[in-house]
Amino acid sequence: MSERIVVVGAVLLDDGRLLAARRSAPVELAGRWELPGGKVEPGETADAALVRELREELGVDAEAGGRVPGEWPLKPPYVLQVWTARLRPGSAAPEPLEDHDELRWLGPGEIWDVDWLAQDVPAVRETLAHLGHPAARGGEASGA
Ligand SMILES: Nc1nc2c([nH]c(=O)n2[C@H]2C[C@H](O)[C@@H](COP(=O)(O)OP(=O)(O)OP(=O)(O)O)O2)c(=O)[nH]1
Repeated sequence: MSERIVVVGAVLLDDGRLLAARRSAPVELAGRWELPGGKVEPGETADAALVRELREELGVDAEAGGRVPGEWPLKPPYVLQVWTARLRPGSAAPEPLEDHDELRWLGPGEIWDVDWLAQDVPAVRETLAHLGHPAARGGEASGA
């Protein structure tokens, strides 16, 4: 039996724009875009991990919304789960403090403009479809 480690990714939406973060490390992932988040630690709940990671990585005061149904396999033993999140009133604006070197709020027509990590393409597409977001269609053929 192999252990599973959950990575939580946050869907932070602001007026229809999705926050994407460009990884700065490790070298094999640097330059690729992801949902901000990280690994759930032993004994930690997924929503608490999400809030902690967003504070550490982006310097924001966020709260978890709900988990998006589904799970996307990453390199074993990791699996990606996605949660909606929102900034609490008075939160600082997100900044790339740790693990990232750039952030972008992607409008509906821009979601597929960035080079997402491979597993994030289905995760983002299915998440946006679940949320009824206008950019849900796309991500397969890309480039268009
Ligand atoms: N955070 C995040 N990680 C992702 C996504 N997609 C994806 O393949 N990954 C991978 C990248 C990493 O190998 C792993 C998560 O590691 P991490 O470095 O973000 O987690 P962490 O902050 O807890 O890391 P650590 O330095 O404390 O070990 O999952 C995604 O959308 N968000």
